[in-house]
Amino acid sequence: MIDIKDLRKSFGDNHVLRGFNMTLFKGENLVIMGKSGSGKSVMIKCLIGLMAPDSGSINVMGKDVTRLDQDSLDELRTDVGFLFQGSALYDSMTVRENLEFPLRRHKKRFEGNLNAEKRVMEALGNVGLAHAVDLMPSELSGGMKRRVALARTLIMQPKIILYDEPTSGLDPITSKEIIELMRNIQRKYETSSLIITHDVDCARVISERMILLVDGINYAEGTFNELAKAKDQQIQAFFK
Ligand SMILES: Nc1ncnc2c1ncn2[C@@H]1O[C@H](COP(=O)(O)OP(=O)(O)OP(=O)(O)O)[C@@H](O)[C@H]1O
Repeated sequence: MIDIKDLRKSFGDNHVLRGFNMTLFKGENLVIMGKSGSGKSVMIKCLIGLMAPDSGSINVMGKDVTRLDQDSLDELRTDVGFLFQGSALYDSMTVRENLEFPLRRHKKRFEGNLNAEKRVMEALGNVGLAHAVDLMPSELSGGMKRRVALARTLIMQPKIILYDEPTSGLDPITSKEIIELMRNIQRKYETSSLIITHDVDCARVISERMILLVDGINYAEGTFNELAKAKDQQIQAFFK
């Protein structure tokens, strides 16, 4: 689904990505862990064409992101859903309106079969929040907001979902619920997921494979158990 080769990006003397490689296979949950400032956001921005890398190739579902024009990039982005750290709901819109917004914006994708109400209710049902359809974001808890944001991502039926710190700021029980939802969604829709997280519990539960980003490269790769057992100190630091 995604293939990144020898990705390099510097800002002056700050060499953030120094030859990063990554492959995301169809239907898998790949977790990327890296310290704060290690370049995770820069990598994601390059991946979705918001930032141009200095060199390297980024292939998303057969298309070279670094060579696409704006229209082709927009089209590709409808296949890629994001769940950002803050839930980023529109505060002045109800839950229903928040979900309808991306649908109407990309209605071409549904080829005359928009059926907004049905899609909104199905997406909310998937996250267990059908009853909250007429609430305002201010009336939702942090965990509920995160779930609505997930529903808003799902409603576009993306083939890939990028999660940026999906459990940050949530208590352990709510985090578990969100992780469980991510797993269910992955099973039901067979989406491929790239998950950026500092949360070791999240990584343990959700990852089929992990990449540790250190000094701008994929320093180590493997399953959670393989990496957690490694003797290398830089790897150990992630699991303390
Ligand atoms: N537009 C920019 N101009 C200059 N430097 C930048 C820019 N964007 C990022 N950087 C630098 O790139 C490095 C990596 O930043 P990035 O935001 O990717 O880190 P991160 O791994 O996502 O961190 P965190 O986990 O804290 O979100 C930092 O040193 C940052 O200062």
